[in-house]
Amino acid sequence: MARAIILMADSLGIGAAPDAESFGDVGANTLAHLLQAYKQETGKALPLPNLSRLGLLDACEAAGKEACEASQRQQPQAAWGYAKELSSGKDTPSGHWEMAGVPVLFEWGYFPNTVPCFPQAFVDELCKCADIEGILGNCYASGTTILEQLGEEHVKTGMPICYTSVDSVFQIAAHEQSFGLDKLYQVCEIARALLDEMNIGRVIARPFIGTSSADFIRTGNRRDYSVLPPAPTLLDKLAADGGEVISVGKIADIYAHQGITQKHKAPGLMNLLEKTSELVDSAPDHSLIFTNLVDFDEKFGHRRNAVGYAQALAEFDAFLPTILNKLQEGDLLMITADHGCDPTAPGTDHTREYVPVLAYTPGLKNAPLGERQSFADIGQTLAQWFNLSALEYGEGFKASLNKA
Ligand SMILES: O=P(O)(O)O[C@H]1O[C@H](CO)[C@@H](O)[C@H]1O
Ligand SMILES: [Mn+2]
Ligand SMILES: [Mn+2]
Repeated sequence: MARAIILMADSLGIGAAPDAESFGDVGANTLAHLLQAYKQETGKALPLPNLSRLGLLDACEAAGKEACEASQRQQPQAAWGYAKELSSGKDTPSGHWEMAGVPVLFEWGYFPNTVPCFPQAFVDELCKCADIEGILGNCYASGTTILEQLGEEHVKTGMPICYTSVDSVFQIAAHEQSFGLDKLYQVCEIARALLDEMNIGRVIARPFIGTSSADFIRTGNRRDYSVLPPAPTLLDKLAADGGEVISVGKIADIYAHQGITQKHKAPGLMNLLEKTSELVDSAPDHSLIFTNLVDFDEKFGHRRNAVGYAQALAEFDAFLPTILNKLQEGDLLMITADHGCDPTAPGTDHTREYVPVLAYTPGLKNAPLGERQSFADIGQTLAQWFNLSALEYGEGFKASLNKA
């Protein structure tokens, strides 16, 4: 019996990567800084008994060289380490694909940080094909700020709000009722096809509801349109080997639906965790349950809400025993992240950081994994766990998972 569960804590970086300077991210440390902010705001240390037992705090202190103060801290009883990223970007697909053995070694297409930022010929073609009169935005923006600024004009004119960031993304925000969700998805599909030649990693639908700029709010109907990973990933290999690859949350979208055999969506952190836990009950032998916990990134990291991030992390921690107590011989739980998004850093973008590599199988004792040279070590270890042929990238650490 071999099963694995990946809990991908989206944006939970644990210290500036060696190449952080070239990303403008010197000193970034998502986890250490949210712990500090929480302590400062509440006067108390954040309780993280379960994540500390899985080695998260030790990994962060080793990677980020900053003390991590949390209450109810435990000694690690798991394999724990930290990994740097080989991929050229600090975006979500790069992090996810690399972890599955396919680092992004080419440069994505990016839009210039100018106003307007999108090429006029592309905008003209998009408007013609999608039958819209024009677009609003056409700039770098935070997705919530731009709703406050342009949401009402969008509802009045019917022109979608298009914006980007330092990531290779083309994001389209539109009102679910006045513009219509189906129409938004259609416009995204048209944009996706037009942006392939510019090598833009993702088009993202950002539907929202509400009556005025005072109460516009994004809904859970976000959809990501990714380009295909450049090579088969661990997911493709496991699916081809007859395994079950179970996507929870936006995993399927991030891998462009490649190598996925089951898809489950659920709104919000706790529902995603509940769904994951349910699947642990029913997933057969030779299956991977892969869950993306997007709230950390979308609701707290990009919003620069350090205390909210900390509270969500404590909720995650408190839920973990529900999953841990179900694990049986042959089950491997991994916790990691795809990039950082330090809520105390300037701007609203991701930060280039080490990510945690935590692994637990019943009976495992303290097993330090040290610094890993690529996120692909995770995929390689899973390839070993599932007895698949080796991936092209990554150094597996299955040997460290033997019970001490
Ligand atoms: O500000 P919002 O719309 O959340 O956008 C963020 O979400 C995108 C995808 O993760 C990032 O590139 C960043 O721009
Ligand atoms: Mn991400
Ligand atoms: Mn993000």
